Amino acid sequence: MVKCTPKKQNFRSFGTSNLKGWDNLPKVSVLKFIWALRDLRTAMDKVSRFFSNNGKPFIISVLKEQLVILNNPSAGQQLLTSKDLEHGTKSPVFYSTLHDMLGKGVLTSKGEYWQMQRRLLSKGFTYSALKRYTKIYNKCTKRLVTNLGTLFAKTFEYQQINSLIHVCSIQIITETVMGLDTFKDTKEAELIADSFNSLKNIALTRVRLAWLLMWDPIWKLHPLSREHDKNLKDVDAVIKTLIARQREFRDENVEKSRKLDSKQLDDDDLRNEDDIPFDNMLELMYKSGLNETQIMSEVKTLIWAGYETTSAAMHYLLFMLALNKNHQEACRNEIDKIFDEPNVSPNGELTMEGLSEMKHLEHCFLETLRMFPVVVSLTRFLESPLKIDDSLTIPAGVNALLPLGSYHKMPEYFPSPEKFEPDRFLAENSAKRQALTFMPFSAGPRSCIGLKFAIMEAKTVVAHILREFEVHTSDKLEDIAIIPAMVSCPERDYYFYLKRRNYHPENMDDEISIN
Ligand code: HEM
Repeated sequence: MVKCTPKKQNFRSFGTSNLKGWDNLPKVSVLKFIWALRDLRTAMDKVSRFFSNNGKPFIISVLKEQLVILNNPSAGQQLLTSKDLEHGTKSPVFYSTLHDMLGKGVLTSKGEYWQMQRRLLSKGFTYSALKRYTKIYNKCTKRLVTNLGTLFAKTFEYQQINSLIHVCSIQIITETVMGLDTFKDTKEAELIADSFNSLKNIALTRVRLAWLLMWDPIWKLHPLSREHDKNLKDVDAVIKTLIARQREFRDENVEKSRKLDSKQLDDDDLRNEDDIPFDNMLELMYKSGLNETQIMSEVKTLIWAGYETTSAAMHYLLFMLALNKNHQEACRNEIDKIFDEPNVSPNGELTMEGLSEMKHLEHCFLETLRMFPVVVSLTRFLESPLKIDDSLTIPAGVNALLPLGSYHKMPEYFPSPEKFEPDRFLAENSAKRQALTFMPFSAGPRSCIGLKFAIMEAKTVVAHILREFEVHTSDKLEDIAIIPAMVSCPERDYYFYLKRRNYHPENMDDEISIN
């Protein structure tokens, strides 16, 4: 586990007299955590309870590494909103797997290189870009709805539908990022979906068998490691083919391509968002002058960061709506009005305007992310000291962990945190809450670049499902533990029954027994 941590003397540091409070922070044995993590079913709850004390940060020492837990949101806020690039470095210990997988992409890189890539990729997430993606969201979702309809036409039993949601999410991300149309490029699309699915399962096995995660030499000898490499190679091969295709297309359209020196990007470029016309993010990267290695890393990063998180969040959201029928009904009423308005949903296609009217569905989504933050914690490696307040400065050379999931469960910010209460996110209620206590997408300069993308995708998918079906589950919240993997997930997929709407609706509850 201990590797690639640069030497401390390389960092800008204060004299020890300025490291206020640091030496007095409580230290907690790592064994306590290893003990809590031995049963992954209960790990999330135990660790979360421990972190939720909202008190002074504390330190966990893991061999030579020091990990400071910023267990109150104000301390976390100091780190995330810092403009110092040396506070934005992702912790090498915790991100090494991602680094191996994605290379030097916007998620794993640091400093000025990260800043440059981030500015460039932001052009793929502007209002006008997102507006174009809505067509893709609708197209892929309609396919999902057809598949769900086929599945439940054949059975009256509860089914796991997560793999279908997963495929829809992969189709959306591969088409928006690479222009991979799953209708036309079926073979490539299937290869990508299968490879990413296997990578997800392998990652989960590594978390379950913690020793595969902690000791690299053992992992390299394990057969799963070879399977992992093979899947990555498959993904790389498809991306390379698409890059080559993009290059051909570009060569044929030279007059349209205006190469932009990414070093000259400035705020004006960001304001003038249509400066580089593009159909998908791969084309944007090409036109911006990224080389093939950079493109590989960024494409893989966007796909990896974009599909599993959103797919997991949609799975949780459907589950919460199935458990909370009053909110499902409220969302459906809202959605029906929007679908019935041809201006905002011409031909049953949800537009940006339509999606922005879905306030209750958005609040349900945010409340779901509060209860089930798919990214449960973040870590940073401090390359310069971080002042938390007048009584505490954290020295350089230390890893800092922000338990986002624990912030979301603090009753002083979220009363009755175990209850599903979407109205917490009504503007008037959010305004009363301390800033940055809710941050499923992180916050500050390194917050999620795909926040709006994810919200729009989830709303499109869930709105189409609610329009067509009533959603039921046979599972109970307390029966299924959440596994704190890189992207958290239930220990097994939830079971759902999707019933076509208007089919004897008055008898619905008699027909389906809901435990
Ligand atoms: C519900 C869905 C999502 C959640 C909860 C989520 C959450 C997060 C979080 C917590 C981070 C910070 C990670 C860190 O500091 O290590 C992050 C970063 C990132 N996310 Fe997301 N994300 C979601 C969807 C997406 C989507 C759809 C995309 C792209 C299409 C995306 C792309 C990224 C990228 C590129 C970063 C790195 C940003 C940087 O370091 O500058 N995410 N996301």
